[in-house]
Amino acid sequence: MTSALQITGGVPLEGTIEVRGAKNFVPKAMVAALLGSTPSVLQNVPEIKDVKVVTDLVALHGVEVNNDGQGALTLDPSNVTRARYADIDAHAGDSRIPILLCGPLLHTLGEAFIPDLGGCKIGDRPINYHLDVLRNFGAKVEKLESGIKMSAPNGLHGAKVELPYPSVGATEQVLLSATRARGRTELRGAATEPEIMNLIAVLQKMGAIITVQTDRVIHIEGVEELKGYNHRAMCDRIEAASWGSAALVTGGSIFVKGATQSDMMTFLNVFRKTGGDLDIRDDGIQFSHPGGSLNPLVVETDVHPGFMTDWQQPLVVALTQADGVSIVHETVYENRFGFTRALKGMGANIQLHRDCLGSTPCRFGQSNFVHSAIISGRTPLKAKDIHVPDLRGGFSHLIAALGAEGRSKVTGVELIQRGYERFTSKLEALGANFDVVDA
Ligand SMILES: CC(=O)N[C@H]1[C@@H](OP(=O)(O)OP(=O)(O)OC[C@H]2O[C@@H](n3ccc(=O)[nH]c3=O)[C@H](O)[C@@H]2O)O[C@H](CO)[C@@H](O)[C@@H]1O
Ligand SMILES: C=C(OP(=O)(O)O)C(=O)O
Repeated sequence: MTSALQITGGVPLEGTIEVRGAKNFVPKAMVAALLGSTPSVLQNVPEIKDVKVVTDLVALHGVEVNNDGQGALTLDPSNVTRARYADIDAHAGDSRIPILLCGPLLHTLGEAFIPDLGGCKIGDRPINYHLDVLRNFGAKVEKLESGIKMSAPNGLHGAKVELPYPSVGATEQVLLSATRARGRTELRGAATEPEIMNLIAVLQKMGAIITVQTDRVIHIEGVEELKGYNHRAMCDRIEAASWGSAALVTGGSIFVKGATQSDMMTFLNVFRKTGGDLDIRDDGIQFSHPGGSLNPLVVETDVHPGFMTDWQQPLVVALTQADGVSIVHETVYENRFGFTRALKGMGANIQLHRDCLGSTPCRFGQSNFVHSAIISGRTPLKAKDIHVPDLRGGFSHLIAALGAEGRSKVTGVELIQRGYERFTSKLEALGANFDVVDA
């Protein structure tokens, strides 16, 4: 879709929508299927761009992927026979997933080639931890102009690894590389996000032996062979929270079918503290604006079990509608407030700061990054033409336009399809007033 949305704001979003498998889990489970000797079945798979990109990527390497059109993917890795260099660039798309193919491809083929990575432009996003991890396991890493070439003619072996920061991707890199490596791996400083625990569950179903300790330490005993898995993907807790914030911004009430309390506890606490109403049920969560005013908040993003950085942008829009001064300290990415420029243009009062405006000084305080925000509310939002900068920033612009007085044109909306399944159908179901127009 190269189109734009023309949104007339001011209509409270009301109704029910369903959220399926998580963007930040499904592609990784698809990569894990490469480690198996038999086909895997992944259920609850959403129709989003990142799934399409990874489908093309694994298919390029010989995995036969069958989508039943109802959310079940079968991935058969029995014909993965050679590393691909040509064409792979075109298949990398906007996603950062290609770097996670390294371990499985090195195990299966002894070599791998990784093109330049995509993903949201929210900081530098280096891959030094990934490369150090792979080198630790015995991979030879060669940087070329077109990407990174890796080889491990004698296979990968277990290693002791300590991450300088609990990186989600680097933890997944260790898991996907160590499960079939020779010997034992000890990972210190691991990330423990629910998406990672779900990946560990998939690997355990495949035959891996992984022990998670309480202090960010994970032990993996390498096994020679893994089989395929059958798994239902966890619900996308970022999408669910985004719709929760949309209910606050528009003064509406949204039942998010599939939303899972245990994965969203930190968000639910923050939602309630700002004055939102919750009805937490077995089959989903109702997020409502109770009427009256919202409370300002002090929020610090952090690794799990902290407040997710990917929840931050839609929440900031909601905080523009709270009565008083809110502070948001972003400690995961150094450059994740770019989206606030458009909000200011819509009337929001947001000041950005280089200091750590939170209880915990973070890595970015000394290095001069703009990574804290003071939001003074309540400020009515007025319509504006906006271009989507990245996935979560884009969704936050969308809900700002939905909460604003007047008509906004939002361009670049195809980026939102990276992580929000059929979002225009969902907006329609919630009663939003918009038209799809030419960009
Ligand atoms: C596809 C996917 O799952 N994306 C999620 C994943 O991204 P991703 O796995 O890329 O994020 P990381 O957890 O790795 O990044 C966290 C921090 O570590 C730094 N870092 C990371 C790797 C590295 O080699 N060197 C390095 O310095 C990053 O720049 C960042 O400051 O986790 C992030 C943090 O929850 C989420 O915002 C992303 O939505
Ligand atoms: C930053 C995100 O994703 P990615 O790592 O895929 O760019 C996100 O989902 O908000």
